Amino acid sequence: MTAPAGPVPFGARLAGAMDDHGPLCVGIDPHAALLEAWSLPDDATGVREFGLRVVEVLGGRVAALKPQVAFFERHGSRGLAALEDVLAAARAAGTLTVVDAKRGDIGSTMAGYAEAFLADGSPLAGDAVTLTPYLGFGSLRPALDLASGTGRGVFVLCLTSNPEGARVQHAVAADGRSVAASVAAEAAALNADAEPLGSVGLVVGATVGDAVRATGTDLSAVNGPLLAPGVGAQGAGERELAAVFGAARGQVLASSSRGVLAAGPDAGALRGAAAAAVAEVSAALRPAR
Ligand SMILES: O=c1ccn([C@@H]2O[C@H](COP(=O)(O)O)[C@@H](O)[C@H]2O)c(=O)[nH]1
Repeated sequence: MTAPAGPVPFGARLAGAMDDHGPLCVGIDPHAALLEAWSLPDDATGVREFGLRVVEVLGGRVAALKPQVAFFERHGSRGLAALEDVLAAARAAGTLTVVDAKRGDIGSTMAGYAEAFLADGSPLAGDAVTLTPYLGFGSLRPALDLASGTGRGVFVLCLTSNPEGARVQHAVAADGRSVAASVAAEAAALNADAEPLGSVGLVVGATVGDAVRATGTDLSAVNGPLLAPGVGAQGAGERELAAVFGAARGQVLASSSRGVLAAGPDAGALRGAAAAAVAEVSAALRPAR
């Protein structure tokens, strides 16, 4: 008798979603200014309505949605309840979610974060979560294990889109490797035999210019998805994506939040902005995987 098949891994599900919809993730970032522009109150009811509208308009049309936890957390327990509703709506729409929580802690506490964002049945679980490796990549083990067991994924910060990140991420350790290159090598080892794409992804900003080469970071070897924020409001576009990712461009899931959300609340305009962003990032990224 053959063993029952486990869950379909996140990497495979994401590869399918990018094939179907293009390599774009739209961020759900209910900034106070966007809430005002959408005529919504800056409270938990406002962020809930904002998130649900984005899911209603873009669900089933883009590869993934990425709620930014900070904008829900700032409204306390009601804000987190709003995030739960947004995640449930995306799940019902069949659209993958990346919960942008950027968690990282000592292993025993990391197990708690893993349960919150990656366990079956947790109301805050998405299909993947963003993690920070600066307490040591090994401290992420509880999240890596739970993600693997539940068919979910992680995106580990590698080269972030903000200029301040370089001071830490470009630093060279005693083994002669940059911090970013070490993080990428750890992800590559975990994704080694995955087909078509592993489930341990990295965050590499589309704004990082020459940093991939300068830090000796081998993105092509990662064999996992590369979440690329910085498209749109932070200034990156087609040219920057092609330049930053080169031969690894087929693994990239470009991410834009304000660049798309600013077109709302009109559903047609929001849909149009997302379609334009998909066209732009596809031109830069789709040639090969
Ligand atoms: O390096 C990083 C990691 C994460 N982010 C997040 O992405 C969005 C970007 O929003 P835009 O409005 O498209 O600028 C936001 O949630 C950040 O926390 C990032 O920008 N850079």
